[in-house]
Amino acid sequence: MTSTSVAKPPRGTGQSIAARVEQATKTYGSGDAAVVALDAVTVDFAAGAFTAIMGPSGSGKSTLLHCMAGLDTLSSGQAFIGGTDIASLSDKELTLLRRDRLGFIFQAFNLLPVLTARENITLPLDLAGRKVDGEWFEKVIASLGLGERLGHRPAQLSGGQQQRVAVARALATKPEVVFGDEPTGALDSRTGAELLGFLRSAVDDLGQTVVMVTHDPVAASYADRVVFLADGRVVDELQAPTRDGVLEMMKRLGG
Ligand SMILES: Nc1ncnc2c1ncn2[C@@H]1O[C@H](COP(=O)(O)OP(=O)(O)OP(=O)(O)O)[C@@H](O)[C@H]1O
Repeated sequence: MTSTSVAKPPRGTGQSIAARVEQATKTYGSGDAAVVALDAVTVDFAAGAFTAIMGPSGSGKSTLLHCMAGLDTLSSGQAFIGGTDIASLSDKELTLLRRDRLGFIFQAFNLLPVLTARENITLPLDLAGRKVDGEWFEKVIASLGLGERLGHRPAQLSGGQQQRVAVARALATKPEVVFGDEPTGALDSRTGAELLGFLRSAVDDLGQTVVMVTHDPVAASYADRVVFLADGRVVDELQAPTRDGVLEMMKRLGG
């Protein structure tokens, strides 16, 4: 075998696959009213990388995320988390997969008002009857700058701090994949930038895997890779995206 010199691969290449869909199709409704939200999509998401999913409104971004995260089911095709085909799981197993192996950050943070920040963060572990990994917890808290706030309830925290608690909760179980659906959608630009910085350092410093749907080219530029959808298909992708590169692509796609 001869060795050839190759350019340094982009982050995530050559690493294991954290999530993957194969020929994923999702149809809503039937007959004349049927909408094909995903049309035979095959795409994978590398472990230890930050990937953004973009595309015009209605292109299937949320559907892809939800089907991959076991929050919705495909009409045909397969969705894998690591080596697990999620269609092979019972409802109970799917609930456990979501709780134990995935993290979620959505627009609404869904913190429980009666619990302190610390209790909100460890809730997924407590529900699973799992011990908190002290070292990991400290790392997450330190990287999010939440040390001083752990005893506060959500109402005693600013919007940005609540968002950070939601990120810490998503990371608490050291999930295989953190899924975000427009996680910065409800934030002002400074708080949004902060959140994206935290997701970036969750990948760089903590080795986490993030897959995020966003409309925002600036948000996408924090990712290692952007996957573009249009009409339920993957139509392009960018490695090491810049805001301008993403804008250019969005223009071409009519989004
Ligand atoms: N529950 C549903 N019932 C019927 N049609 C749906 C449903 N959810 C989504 N759709 C349709 O599927 C298509 C893809 O929707 P999806 O929400 O995945 O797009 P999106 O790219 O996330 O859009 P946006 O950027 O506007 O959030 C759209 O045409 C949408 O109207």
